[in-house]
Amino acid sequence: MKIGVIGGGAWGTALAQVAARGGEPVLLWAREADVVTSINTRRENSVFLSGVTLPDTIRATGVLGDLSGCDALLVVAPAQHVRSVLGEIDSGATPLVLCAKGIEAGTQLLVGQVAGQVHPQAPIAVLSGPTFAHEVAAGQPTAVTLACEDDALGTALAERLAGPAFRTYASNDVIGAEIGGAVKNVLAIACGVVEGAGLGQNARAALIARGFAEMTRFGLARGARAETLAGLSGLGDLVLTCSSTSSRNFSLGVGLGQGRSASEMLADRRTVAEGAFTAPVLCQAASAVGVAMPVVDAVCALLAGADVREVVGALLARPLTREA
Ligand SMILES: NC(=O)C1=CN([C@@H]2O[C@H](COP(=O)(O)OP(=O)(O)OC[C@H]3O[C@@H](n4cnc5c(N)ncnc54)[C@H](OP(=O)(O)O)[C@@H]3O)[C@@H](O)[C@H]2O)C=CC1
Ligand SMILES: O=C(CO)COP(=O)(O)O
Repeated sequence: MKIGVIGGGAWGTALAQVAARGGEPVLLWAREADVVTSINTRRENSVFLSGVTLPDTIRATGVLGDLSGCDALLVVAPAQHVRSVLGEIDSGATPLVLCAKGIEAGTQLLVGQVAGQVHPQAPIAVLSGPTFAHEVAAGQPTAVTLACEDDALGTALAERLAGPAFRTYASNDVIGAEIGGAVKNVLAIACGVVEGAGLGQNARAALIARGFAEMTRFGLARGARAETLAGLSGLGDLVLTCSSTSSRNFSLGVGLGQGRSASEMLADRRTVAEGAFTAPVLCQAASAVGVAMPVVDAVCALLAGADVREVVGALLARPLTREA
């Protein structure tokens, strides 16, 4: 199975390396010429994953049409760009494996649903889980959910991508696998705020637990299965991203907690902090299905410039309720 990768960021590059481990050729599309040149001439993505030597079997291209001979495409462009990038490729019925984590602004669709709209004939799969790109690239043990409604295709993809240190667990809950990854990015911002504002480890643990309750309520309302949300792509990724400054979302939250503005921090970055884009659309999507997500609402307020102490005070002052 020849794998193509759409997206030359840290995760697209690390996944290309995963797919190339058995010695098979992998073609990676990157939007920017400096990424293509860096991979093809220096065997390194010095822009987004510096210090990792890539095998000769990975070739980069700036032409999306070059991916048309691939048997499956890993879609690793940031969530808000998935529609436009997929709209430029004529991949017919080639399976699409969505690896971005987010909800599209405007439509409130998960990226797998966006891909299904753009390429209705393509089988859709989702790869998600606790996966910092630099650890995967270093060959450190990692486990992911590979979800696909077609069990045979899901198993084939899971087997194709699995490696000695990259364990894939098959599932057919595509929506559940996507919701965990999208929601945890927003909750990681909240945990970063706790760190940046020095609010303590009790508060962070409480946010992880209450955030997971929000993820579960929202996920169930959107058709996810509870066991998927409690698995690698949900709780697993929530715990990872809420506890490490390696997370771009967590570090954005740290800055917010220290009183910096979101727009100032996002303007300084070439890398993506998906939670900043998912948060406002998640607030709307939650309200559309009648689900309360107070932690997510608080993150939206903070991203819009609200004062940290006031937002935390308001969260704590809500009427006492039963734990559910
Ligand atoms: N990094 C990680 O550890 C993980 C990331 N993910 C997810 O993978 C997705 C990609 O993240 P990641 O690889 O880290 O990204 P990076 O932050 O490393 O890089 C940014 C990426 O965004 C691309 N990009 C920026 N603007 C556009 C645009 N207008 N159209 C298309 N592409 C654009 C860049 O393309 P170009 O190369 O051309 O500059 C580059 O590939 C995100 O949804 C993220 O949540 C999931 C798991 C782990
Ligand atoms: O999704 C990730 C780990 O699973 C990466 O998290 P960040 O995007 O917050 O760095």
